[in-house]
Amino acid sequence: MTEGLKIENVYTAYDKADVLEGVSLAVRPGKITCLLGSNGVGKTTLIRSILGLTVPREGRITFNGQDITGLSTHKVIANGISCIPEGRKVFPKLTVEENLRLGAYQVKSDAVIRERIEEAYEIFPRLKERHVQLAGTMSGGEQAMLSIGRGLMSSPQLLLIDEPSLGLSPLFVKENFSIIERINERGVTIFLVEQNMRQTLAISDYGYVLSKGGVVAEGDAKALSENDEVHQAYFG
Ligand SMILES: Nc1ncnc2c1ncn2[C@@H]1O[C@H](COP(=O)(O)OP(=O)(O)OP(=O)(O)O)[C@@H](O)[C@H]1O
Repeated sequence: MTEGLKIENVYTAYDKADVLEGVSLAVRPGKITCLLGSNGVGKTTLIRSILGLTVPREGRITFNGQDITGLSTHKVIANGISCIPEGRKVFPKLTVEENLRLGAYQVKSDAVIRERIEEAYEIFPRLKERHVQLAGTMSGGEQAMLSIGRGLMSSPQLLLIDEPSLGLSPLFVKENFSIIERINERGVTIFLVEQNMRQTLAISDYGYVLSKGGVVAEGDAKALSENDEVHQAYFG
């Protein structure tokens, strides 16, 4: 199978120490795939490797059959991959709409940008209500919505989402996860990186567990969520 995202035996290091030590996994088109792991095991490093921000020293990353290992970030994005970074990271001094526009920086046509802004407003009516507000003055939950909206502005096939539950109240986590499901239902493939095992598996199709640089367990989300051994060993 060449469709979707494939990570094959990836080693990524900062300075000399390997953080990822031979990671392999697959993100199937149209599905929600999650990567679970506790603090510091290398989840963000894998996202950085996919985006070409930290180039793997060994291994291969392909997207729809094309080798994207080490491509520059803007080329990875031009291939249909987008990312919602950890901590949401909106531009606080820009308005909601200006933040959204930045997500479409590779799109030349203003009509297309307008259309995508309207789509984002359809998913997040709250952003429409607040389109002229400075992003930095919005609540954490609203900034999370904006960050997802901005990630959709490039009309990605595959959305990488780094710890969307981090620092959000349980209510917003629930809302955020149901938004992720809705985005997936609109045809966007999702790769969700999280520490929150139960809630993440509840919306995922397939999951991987990362520990100390390597994948230590994988399976259908339902089977993984019922696997007490995995839960105890890596999240207990
Ligand atoms: N830019 C960097 N330079 C050097 N070391 C880094 C860098 N980024 C991360 N690391 C180290 O790599 C290891 C893995 O970090 P990473 O952020 O990938 O983990 P994570 O699983 O995403 O953790 P968290 O849940 O805390 O975000 C950590 O030991 C971290 O200190």
